[in-house]
Amino acid sequence: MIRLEHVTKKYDQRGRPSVDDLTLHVAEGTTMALIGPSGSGKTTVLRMINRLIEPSSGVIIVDGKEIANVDPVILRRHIGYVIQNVGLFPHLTVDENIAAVPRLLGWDEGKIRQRTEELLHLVGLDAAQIARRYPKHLSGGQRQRIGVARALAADPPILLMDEPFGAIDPIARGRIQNEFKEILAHVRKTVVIVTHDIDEALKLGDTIALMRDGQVIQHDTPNVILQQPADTFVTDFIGADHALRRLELFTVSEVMMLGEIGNAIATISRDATLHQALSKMIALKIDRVMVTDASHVAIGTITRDAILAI
Ligand SMILES: Nc1ncnc2c1ncn2[C@@H]1O[C@H](COP(=O)(O)OP(=O)(O)OP(=O)(O)O)[C@@H](O)[C@H]1O
Repeated sequence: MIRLEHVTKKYDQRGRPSVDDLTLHVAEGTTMALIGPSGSGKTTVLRMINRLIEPSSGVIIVDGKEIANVDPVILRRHIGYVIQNVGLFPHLTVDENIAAVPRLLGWDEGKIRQRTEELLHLVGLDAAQIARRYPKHLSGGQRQRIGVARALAADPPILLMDEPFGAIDPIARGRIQNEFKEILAHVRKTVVIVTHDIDEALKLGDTIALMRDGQVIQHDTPNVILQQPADTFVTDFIGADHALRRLELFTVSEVMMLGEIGNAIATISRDATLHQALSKMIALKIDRVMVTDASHVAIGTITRDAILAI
């Protein structure tokens, strides 16, 4: 759990605060995406949580403890940190990079080796192929995965990520976002992820906090942000197609009528999004499709009206 209470950060005593009386709560085991224009204070918020930056005033509580009273080195051992371009140690191999924090913590070598292999597998890399390479011999996407593996190495309860996938090309980024979501489903962490990308925020965030001028304008679930944007700033930020984006948050199985197998002329998987279902209906000029399960067996129907009613 992370809680900020009336936190202000002024880099310059005479200037405007970069973070302005901010109160924010990230519930245990959830992911909050922090999004907003350049200079709105996102990175400052993130770095105050692991004490790379000290607030000018206010209180930050991590796992029930006020962090001003926790030794920063001890605090950071409980907080994984992933940044853009990763910051891997160039003179260490992949496995040595991942092992850095466990070694600091005095783990024995057998346990470290086992953990390194497990993490490489978790982030979708082949240990036999990659463990002994140096960072400069990896692709950008591979480096980013190693960055995530390294942050998870000592199993910290909290993960802070500053535009972790920003430097990766859009196709690889989509894939790595999906994989990261999958990883989070297995390892329960409290995560704050800073991003410029609304699609990334919608995909990864259990909640999204939109920042402007050092303040949070709205902090809600993706569904509420898309359905009830707090003001025109939020509306502009989420884009004109926000009604359609909302349909990406739900799957067919959540809206379909189970057991009702009519004579629809097309089928769709129950795991497809409502956006995909509606696209199919529009393309085929029909108002219902048959829903199938993983074995392609028809299990029900979904109608255009049910989608539009959501
Ligand atoms: N070390 C510093 N000294 C002085 N001002 C700073 C410092 N770091 C950040 N700022 C200022 O604080 C404000 C917020 O910066 P911050 O990096 O937190 O924003 P951001 O939302 O993360 O931006 P971006 O999306 O561009 O990374 C900006 O006006 C920035 O110029």
